[in-house]
Amino acid sequence: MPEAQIIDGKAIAETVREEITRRAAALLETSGVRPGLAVVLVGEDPASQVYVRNKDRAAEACGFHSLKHTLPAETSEADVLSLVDKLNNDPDIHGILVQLPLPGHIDESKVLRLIRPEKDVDGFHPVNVGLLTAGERASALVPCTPAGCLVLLKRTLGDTLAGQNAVVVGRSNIVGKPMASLLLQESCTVTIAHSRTRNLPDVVRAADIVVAAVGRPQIIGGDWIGQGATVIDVGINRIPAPERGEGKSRLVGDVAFEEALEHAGAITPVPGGVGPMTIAMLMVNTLTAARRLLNLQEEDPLF
Ligand SMILES: Nc1nc2c(c(=O)[nH]1)N[C@@H](CN(C=O)c1ccc(C(=O)N[C@@H](CCC(=O)O)C(=O)O)cc1)CN2
Repeated sequence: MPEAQIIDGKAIAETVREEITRRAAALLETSGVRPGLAVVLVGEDPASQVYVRNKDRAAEACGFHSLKHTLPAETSEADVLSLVDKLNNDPDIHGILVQLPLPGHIDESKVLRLIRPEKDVDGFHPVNVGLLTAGERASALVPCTPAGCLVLLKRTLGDTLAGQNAVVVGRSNIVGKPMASLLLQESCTVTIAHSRTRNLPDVVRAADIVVAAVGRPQIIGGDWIGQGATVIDVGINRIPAPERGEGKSRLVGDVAFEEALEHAGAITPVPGGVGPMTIAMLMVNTLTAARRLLNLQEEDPLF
């Protein structure tokens, strides 16, 4: 049996960032405006620190104006809200992102709801969630991870996904639900499966497209994957790797990758699959937000 194609998320993300760099340069040339992105990090979570640093670097590499606010873990909710309010009113900032998770004493939903929907480059504000759910993707800002998964699917399967049987495993607001909305708008037949789904392996086995977004290491067995299915693994889980030395760890997805290679037609690796696309799509959203705030015409969508 031939092994699955490995979908190179890193390479595809690079092509997206290159296109955004070109478009940002053209915007600067014609209107004198640099897209501005502000990223807010509260606390010292090491993984979040890496993601925020990478977002800041990607924004600079695209030629954006990039602002990073790093606040101590004990910052009050009122101070975070006041910073968001300031960024909402800053004309040089077109995109605002508050890195999640926030420390426990801060009400995440209160912070996300304060971000102006037009600057909500994470797509988490109820206005953007509503537009996407209502099928008005073209006017929304779409959450970066599901948008990145859709780009990976289209680059692998072609632009038409209509009629494909898609199973999204996971029902989070950040990935599972918006992913299902996007696939539905592509005229896929969509099932959202989760921990309470009966006969989960059989449900997954029936899918042409599997999006795994559970957040549990290798929970989806390789033999759950139907022959020739396309698998997009959103999970990024750190597990102990004693074979690499004492105290060492490694990243794995939600899918048992090695076993799945024997069944899938194509599959994303972890790392190097969906993760880099999340950051590339943040650049797409920031440029889109800037153009809309400047009342400029929409460009060709990248997905
Ligand atoms: N405000 C937000 N918070 C969080 C989001 C988000 O989209 N918006 N998503 C995740 C974390 N995340 C971005 O913030 C993210 C996670 C992983 C990667 C990535 O490139 N991963 C690499 C591996 C990196 C490593 O070695 O640890 C990969 O998969 O190749 C990018 C972004 C939660 N919070």
